[in-house]
Amino acid sequence: MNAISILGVPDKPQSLETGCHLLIVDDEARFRTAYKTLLAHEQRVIEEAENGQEALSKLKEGTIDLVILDLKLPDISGLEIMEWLTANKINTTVIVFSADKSINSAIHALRHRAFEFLRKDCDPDDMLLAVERALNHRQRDKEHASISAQLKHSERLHRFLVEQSPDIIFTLNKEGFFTFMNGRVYSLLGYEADELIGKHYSLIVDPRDYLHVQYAFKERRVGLRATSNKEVRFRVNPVSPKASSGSEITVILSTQGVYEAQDIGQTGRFVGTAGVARDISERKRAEETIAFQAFHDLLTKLPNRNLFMDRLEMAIVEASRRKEKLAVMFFDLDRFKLVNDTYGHPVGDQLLREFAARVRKCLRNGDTLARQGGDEFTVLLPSLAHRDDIAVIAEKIQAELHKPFRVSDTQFLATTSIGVAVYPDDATNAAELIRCADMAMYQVKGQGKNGCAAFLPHMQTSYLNRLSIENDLREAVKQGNQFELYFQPQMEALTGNATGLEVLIRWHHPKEGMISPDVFIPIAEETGLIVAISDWVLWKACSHFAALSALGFDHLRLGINLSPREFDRSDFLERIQVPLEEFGVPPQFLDIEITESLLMKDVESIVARIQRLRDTGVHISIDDFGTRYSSLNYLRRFSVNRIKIDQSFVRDLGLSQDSYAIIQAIVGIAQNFKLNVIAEGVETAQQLEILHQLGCNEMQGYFFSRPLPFEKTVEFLKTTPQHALGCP
Ligand SMILES: Nc1nc2c(ncn2[C@@H]2O[C@@H]3COP(=O)(O)O[C@H]4[C@@H](O)[C@H](n5cnc6c(=O)[nH]c(N)nc65)O[C@@H]4COP(=O)(O)O[C@H]3[C@H]2O)c(=O)[nH]1
Repeated sequence: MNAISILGVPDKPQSLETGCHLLIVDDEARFRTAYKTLLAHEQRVIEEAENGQEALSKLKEGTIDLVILDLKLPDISGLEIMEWLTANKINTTVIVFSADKSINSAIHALRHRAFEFLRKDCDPDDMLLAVERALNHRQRDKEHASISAQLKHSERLHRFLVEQSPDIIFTLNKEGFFTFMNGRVYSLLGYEADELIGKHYSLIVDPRDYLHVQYAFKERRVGLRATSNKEVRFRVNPVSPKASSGSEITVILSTQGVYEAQDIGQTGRFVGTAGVARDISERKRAEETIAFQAFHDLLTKLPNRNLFMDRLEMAIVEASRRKEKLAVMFFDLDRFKLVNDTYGHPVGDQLLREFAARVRKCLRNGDTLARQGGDEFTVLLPSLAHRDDIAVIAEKIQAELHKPFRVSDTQFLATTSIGVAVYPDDATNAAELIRCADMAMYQVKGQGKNGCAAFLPHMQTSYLNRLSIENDLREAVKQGNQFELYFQPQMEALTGNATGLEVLIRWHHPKEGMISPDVFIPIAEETGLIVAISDWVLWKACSHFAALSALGFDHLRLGINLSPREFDRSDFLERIQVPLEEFGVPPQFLDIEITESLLMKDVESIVARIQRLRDTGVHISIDDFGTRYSSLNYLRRFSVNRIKIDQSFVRDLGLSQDSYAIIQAIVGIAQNFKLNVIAEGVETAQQLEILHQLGCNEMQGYFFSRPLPFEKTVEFLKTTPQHALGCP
């Protein structure tokens, strides 16, 4: 055989030829013609060149697939042409045919990357076969190059997709060490991808899930049986900034085995595991919140009504089995609505949170504290040795609440009304038990709040009454004739003269008789009926003032209670001024009594409204002074005229040193701020005496007179020395 094959391809190659461009380079025309004829084929274009220069100019175009090149040319040698092709990166296959028979020239040609070397006197079939091999080889090369390009493109695409993926994508070797990790791992776990290569997967798996997921990370199965959608917690790199937003993420993990590529139909050697982990932390948190929300109160994080009910039902079953007692306590924060209305909901919310935390502190682990809604809480004491234990717990809670709460730089003294019901004494099912505790709690509220009461059967009736009061109050406001004003004289202790009258509303309920304002005013405030009631009080009081003036009592101030809610109304000033003008009441004879809580609100609009009210000449007193708040800053901010010492301090005078000291301090504050001071709830001569000694001369209380209806008030006034002496 004369042909020397470089690739050792079979002698008789199968033709893959599609449209080829050939060039025959020889200085002898007879050879060119002979080979052109020999190689002629419908798929081929065959050109000729008789010297090196002509050949180069044709090759320059880069369209020649195969050149049949004589080494010996008149101008430049065939070897130089091959060097030129290499230098110019022209991809043309060269078959050298030469008259030189030496092995050296063949070696030279092959070193210059000739595809084959043929002698000029070779068998024409050898030439045919060599050309066919060269063209086939070239065709395969082209296909290979195209496949390589496609592979490169596809790899680039996959790399892009893997890097851009929102999921962590990784591969592990069969020992469980990372061999690949995409860049997403940085934003999710705070590790650089390279940092993890060569590390064991356990580095990123939360130890709590380690046993649970080790099969997934050594997964050998592929296809449908492989691990999919397994929920796993991954650990965040503890030293990365990412760790500040959480120490773990939850992912859904899918893995499958990776095997060495083998012929189709055969499985190769297991080389490791590939996996995808999708971050579902956000979804998980949302799910947990929804699940938590169903059974907890989001503000205090305490169990809610549903969970409490569930636990109570279980506790009842358990108590009945063991023949034990259990207790339910129902809590309501006294005057909480006032805090919300006065300071706004964020402060109210914070107070509820702190209240819940304090009560929780007083309970044992097995007890359940739940929020029923608003300012209502319940406690389940699941196993009760003695009924007396409840009182101990209630006292502990109340003692804890005695310490002031500090919310947004404001101190609050919170008191609570507690009702208690015991299984099986008061009720045998959960709903009934809660209702009994609720009724007992209302009983405490009705009796002046801040206390604890155990359920008693008669409470059933008063509870039902309370519910109907709201409806009856609406009716009373509509009709207007069930209310009456009473007046309690305010006296100058030294002279016994009346200086003013506190106006106190009474409600004559058609069936229940007289209902105390302590009972219906809070309901009126809750329902908004207070606005209509206050209007009625203002008009009626002004008309009584006119009547009193006509009788010669034209020097008496009228003290009127206004609920804090009314200060929020935009027509607040007109509502006060109109009745004053209508009945010719000089504004300085109207004394609006407001609670400290309103002044503490310190909202610009309230400040402005109170100031405008003062500008009209109306007087302002602070009612129940000293009972709730310790800050006195507001006294500087508001130009009030008087402070009223709360009756709780007066009541304790002579009994407690504390009250004495408090009243002494209040009188001192009043003098400091140049304010008038009046003590309410004076019932005894001893109290009068001490108050007098402390520098408080204006007083009000049963010692002088109870609140009286209008006619009786006139009679009383007529007995005062001032009037008796004939000086109104
Ligand atoms: N134990 C004792 N009590 C005394 C003595 N002197 C007076 N009191 C009572 O103490 C309460 C004083 O009124 P308050 O602190 O403003 O407390 C008032 C006030 O906050 C509210 N209120 C009464 N009338 C109105 C009104 O027209 N509008 C508003 N918004 N609230 C009113 O209802 C509360 C209760 O009013 P009342 O039942 O009339 O109760 C009155 C009065 O009867 C005493 O020496 N000893």
